Order: sequence, then C-alpha cells, then structure tokens
Amino acid sequence: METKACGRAGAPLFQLRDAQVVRGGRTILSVDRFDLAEGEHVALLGPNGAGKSTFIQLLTREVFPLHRDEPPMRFRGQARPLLSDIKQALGIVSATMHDQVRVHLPVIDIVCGGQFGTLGLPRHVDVDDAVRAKALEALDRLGIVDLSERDVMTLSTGQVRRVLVARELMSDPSILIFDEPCTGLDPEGMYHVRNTMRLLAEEGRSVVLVTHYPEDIIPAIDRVLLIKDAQVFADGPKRELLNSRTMSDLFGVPLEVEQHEGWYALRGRY
Ligand SMILES: Nc1ncnc2c1ncn2[C@@H]1O[C@H](COP(=O)(O)OP(=O)(O)OP(=O)(O)O)[C@@H](O)[C@H]1O
Repeated sequence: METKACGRAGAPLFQLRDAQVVRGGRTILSVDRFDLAEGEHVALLGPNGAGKSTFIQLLTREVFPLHRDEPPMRFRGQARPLLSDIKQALGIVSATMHDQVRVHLPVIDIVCGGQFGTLGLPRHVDVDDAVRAKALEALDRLGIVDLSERDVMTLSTGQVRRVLVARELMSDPSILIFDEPCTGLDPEGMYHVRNTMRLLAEEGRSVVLVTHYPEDIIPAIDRVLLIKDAQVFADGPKRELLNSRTMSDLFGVPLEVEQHEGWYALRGRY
C-alpha cells in the first residue's frame, strides 16, 4: 500500500495539543498531548460516555476543539488540512454506518459506492470494469466474494460489517478507524472482523480501534489509549496497561484480565 502523504515529511499522522471539546458548557474531552505516527496502531478503551467517539471525531474533524494560539489538532503536520485530504486518507467502519444499510442493493453496488462516497451507486453512473474489478478484489480479500450479487439486506450482521470494510477499501485508505466494530456480532462475525483488522494492519495501514473490550485488540495493536471522564486516563503499551488493576480502575468495577499469545480477555470478579 502506498502512503498518500499530503503533509510535512516526518510529521505525525495526527497530533493533538491541549485539545478541549466543550458541549453545553461542559468539557466532554480534554487531551493534553497525543501523537499517532504514520502506520502506527492504537486502541481506545474506556467506559460508556468517557469521550472515545469525541476523540475520534476530533481526528476526523467532525468536532472542533476550543481555539488556541497553538493549533490543537494537526493532520500530517498541517494545522488547516483540507477536509478532503482527511477523508481521502480515512476509512471508517462503525455500527452507525451499518444502521444505514437499509436498502435492497446488491453487495457489489454497495462496495462500488465506496468509490463515489455514496452508499449504493449514484444515479446515472455506469461503473466501469476497473471499478468493479477493484470491488471484487476487496470482497475477495475479506473472504466474501461469493456474496457479491446477494441483496445486502439478506446478509448476516457479520457479513454486512465485512461488506462495509470492503467498501472503505475502495479509496485505499492509509488509516482505518474501527468504531466498536464487533458490537452485535456473534463469535464467527467477531472472528472475521478481527481477522480483517489484522490483515489491514499487516498491509501497513494505521488501525485505530474504539472498543469496550480488550478481546477486540488484535496483537498488531501494541498501544492503548485509555479514556475516562473526558480525560486521557493512560496512554502506553498494552502489556503495561492491560492488567486487572488498571482495567478495574478504568471501568470502576473489579475485573480480571487474562492474556494468551498476544490476545487479551476481560472477565468480572465477583
Ligand atoms: N452534542 C453534545 N452535547 C452535549 N453532550 C454531548 C454531546 N455529544 C456528546 N456529549 C457527551 O459527551 C460525553 C462523551 O461522549 P462520547 O460519545 O464521546 O463517549 P463514548 O466514550 O464514545 O461513549 P460510548 O462508549 O457510550 O459510545 C458523553 O457524556 C456524551 O453524553
């Protein structure tokens, strides 16, 4: 995969400095310092309402931080990046996107739509063979090319989630944001989505994962950013932070963390 650099050479992919988001007179997120390098992966973990989605929206420029003389957010070193540059670099897979799949369209149209930024194909657009071939290749990489002609509404939740990943691959993103990608999935669906994250990380794309569960954190993601009460609770290597004490403090209940061959699991202690 080629990195589509549009900023200063050597600059971090994302840089946050004293970034504060206020809504309704309340600070819903405050980040002193955060850098993410090109190709680096990170998992955001924290309780409901902690500020994880707000953090992602800061990166995607869907929310803006309070004004500072020193710009609170930089993308590839640029304080005023073009939204189109960010959108071009990013692929986002979320349950929210999944909820929008309520149309009877063939899977191939949904995936080709990724080329045009639409859910299906825009009216009066004839998809050429190259776009179609690219969509089939994306579906093949996710192991679901045999579903290409199926009505997307007839697929399982896990299959749709993979179709949406394939759709994001149409723009060859250098960063993939997975926002609670395994919510609502059965173990088979979870297996495939986690495996997909693994493949994309291996291709050198940055994977940014938002989750409530350490089980989603694929071994390739070494760094975790723990968010609690609108603040960064901790930021560092998962081997130092994914332990019973830190997870219990983060979620405010007694939890036990287990680790096996680079995969982590969380269970309650009663
Ligand atoms: N537009 C808004 N106006 C007021 N408060 C908001 C707004 N958007 C978010 N919040 C609040 O900001 C806090 C952080 O929300 P956010 O969605 O970032 O949390 P989260 O960690 O992603 O939660 P979850 O795990 O439940 O998805 C929450 O208390 C939420 O209610």
